Amino acid sequence: MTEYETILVERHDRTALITLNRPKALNALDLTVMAEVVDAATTLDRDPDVGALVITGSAKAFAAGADIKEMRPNGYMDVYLSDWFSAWDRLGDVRKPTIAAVSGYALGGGCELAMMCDILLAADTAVFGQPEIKLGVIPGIGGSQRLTRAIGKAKAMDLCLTGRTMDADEAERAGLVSRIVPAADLLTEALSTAATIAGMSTPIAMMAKESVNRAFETTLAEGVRFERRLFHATFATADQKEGMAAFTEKRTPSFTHR
Ligand SMILES: CC(C)=CC(=O)SCCNC(=O)CCNC(=O)[C@H](O)C(C)(C)COP(=O)(O)OP(=O)(O)OC[C@H]1O[C@@H](n2cnc3c(N)ncnc32)[C@H](O)[C@@H]1OP(=O)(O)O
Repeated sequence: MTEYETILVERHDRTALITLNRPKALNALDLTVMAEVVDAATTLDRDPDVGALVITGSAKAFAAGADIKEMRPNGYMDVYLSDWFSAWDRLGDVRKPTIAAVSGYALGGGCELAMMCDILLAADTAVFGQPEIKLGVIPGIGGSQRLTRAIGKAKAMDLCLTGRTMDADEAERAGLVSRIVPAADLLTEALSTAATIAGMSTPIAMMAKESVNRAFETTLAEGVRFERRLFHATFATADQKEGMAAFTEKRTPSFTHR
């Protein structure tokens, strides 16, 4: 795997861990971090030996946002012509399941990065927010869209317009967070969740992810039809044969990811 400057990448059994590693800047997401996270995630996504990815930060900060000092000198033409932040969209194209393990600050782009993942595990120390308005800008990595879909207009407006933060409990009650765990257990829990998912059939997990995500893009009738077609497609896989045979024979399935 490539050596990176601002992230660490570790392989575990059928899972991979990407750790943001700019501790002095509280993992502020500059253009290098963006390029490296996207490169690592897309490379791991193509790797047949990886079934799930975890993205994490430090105990103090998952990420304190996009890098304000890097953004500051830019003018409209700079950000428009370079389509600033658009590279993050490639993370949304990752087809394998992704887990954000969030401890400490997940603000602005940090919250947006966590929301781009499929499962969001929060330490009890996690703090979420979209404080861009305090800097005279608005979210730019999908925050106003994903936050609103996750927690609804009332709370999303509150967070985006006041810039206030919410703690892990509020985020879980609002539906942003899949689960809260004690900070000391966060990584173990995230890796164990990734291992559980990676132990399933990877193509079937990819189909489940694609089907859930379709709910955000289409009508209920179209979404149900899409799900039904993918469900039919699962019967073309070796893993459907194995999964149902294993249940009938009262044994653990041994998936081949085909
Ligand atoms: C514009 C779009 C689309 C997206 C964005 O994400 S904008 C950024 C949104 N995030 C924020 O506004 C949060 C900014 N950070 C803070 O408010 C604070 O750092 C804190 C509340 C998260 C933590 O405060 P604390 O006092 O514990 O730590 P600091 O001394 O403030 O920070 C340590 C160190 O990190 C640098 N830092 C923190 N956040 C960023 C950032 N987003 N961009 C660049 N640098 C950041 C901070 O400047 C300091 O470094 P120096 O001591 O070298 O100044």
